[in-house]
Amino acid sequence: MIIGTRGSDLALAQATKVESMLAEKGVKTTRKIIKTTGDTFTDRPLHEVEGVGAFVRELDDRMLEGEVDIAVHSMKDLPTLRPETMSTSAVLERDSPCDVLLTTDGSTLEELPELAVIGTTSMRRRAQILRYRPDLDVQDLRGNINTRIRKLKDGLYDGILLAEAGLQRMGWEMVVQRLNTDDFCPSANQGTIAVVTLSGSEAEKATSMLDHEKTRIETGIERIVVADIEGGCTAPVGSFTEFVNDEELHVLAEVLSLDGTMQVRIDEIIPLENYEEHARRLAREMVAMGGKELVQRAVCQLSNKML
Ligand SMILES: NCc1[nH]cc(CCC(=O)O)c1CC(=O)O
Repeated sequence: MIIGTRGSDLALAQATKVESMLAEKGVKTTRKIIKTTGDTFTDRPLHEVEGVGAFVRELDDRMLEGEVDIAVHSMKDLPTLRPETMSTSAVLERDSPCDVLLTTDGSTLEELPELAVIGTTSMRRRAQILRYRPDLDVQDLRGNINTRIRKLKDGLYDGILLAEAGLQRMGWEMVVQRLNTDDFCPSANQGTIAVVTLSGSEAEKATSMLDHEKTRIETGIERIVVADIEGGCTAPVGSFTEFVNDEELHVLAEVLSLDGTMQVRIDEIIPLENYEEHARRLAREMVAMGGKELVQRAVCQLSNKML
């Protein structure tokens, strides 16, 4: 079976992980690297790259054309709406869902001086760090993980924000500050690898052995809760769910204004029983509290270059 993947180091590390998990189950695979729109326009801020799911669409197309059997994605990059003939055949057990702060001199978020320059392209990370430290200077930081770390080392920033899972998958052991999920609610599905196949295919059957049920439930809730307000993984929207015991889940979700001064937030323990119903109710509450308007305003502000 052919595994399709993007060519970035992070994508290759994720594909390698799935390849070795499949090899353990006796499934032989070969690899094919696919260039995507999201990889082509690395000089432009992510929100300017056309449409949501730029990293995913080309791989979907190659699969629909029969060129690849299995695609491996960071699940947080998978758009809410998926082609009907395609299946998320496996959700792997989640790695760290947290964001981390990397600084040039090892300062923590609390120790950074006023007006320290923080790099991130994510509207969510911008809003959350400004909520915590309104005096910081947040600047755009585009590029894959390697580029972003190089720009930090080049002295263009005092600190940058990244997903811890990305660093772990690259095998880099760096001194970082892990940010708590309460103040820095992660993006829906952060830290999770998804395996995609055609529905009803042999590949679907083979890869479904890798599915981790608890992670599938957690990530499913994260998606439902923000489904009605979502604007992609770069919108100022966080959604994080985790089991607190075998029967209950902690659901946290929020939308922020770009400057972090306004927020719509839910924070609730729900039962595993009927979890989808609870998640849909919470999604309606997010909308009723004005979450949609907050996202739309942030997206408008950014595209008008009001920053
Ligand atoms: N949007 C890019 C992206 N997609 C997935 C990851 C990291 C791995 C993950 O969250 O699963 C990253 C990098 C980052 O956010 O720093």
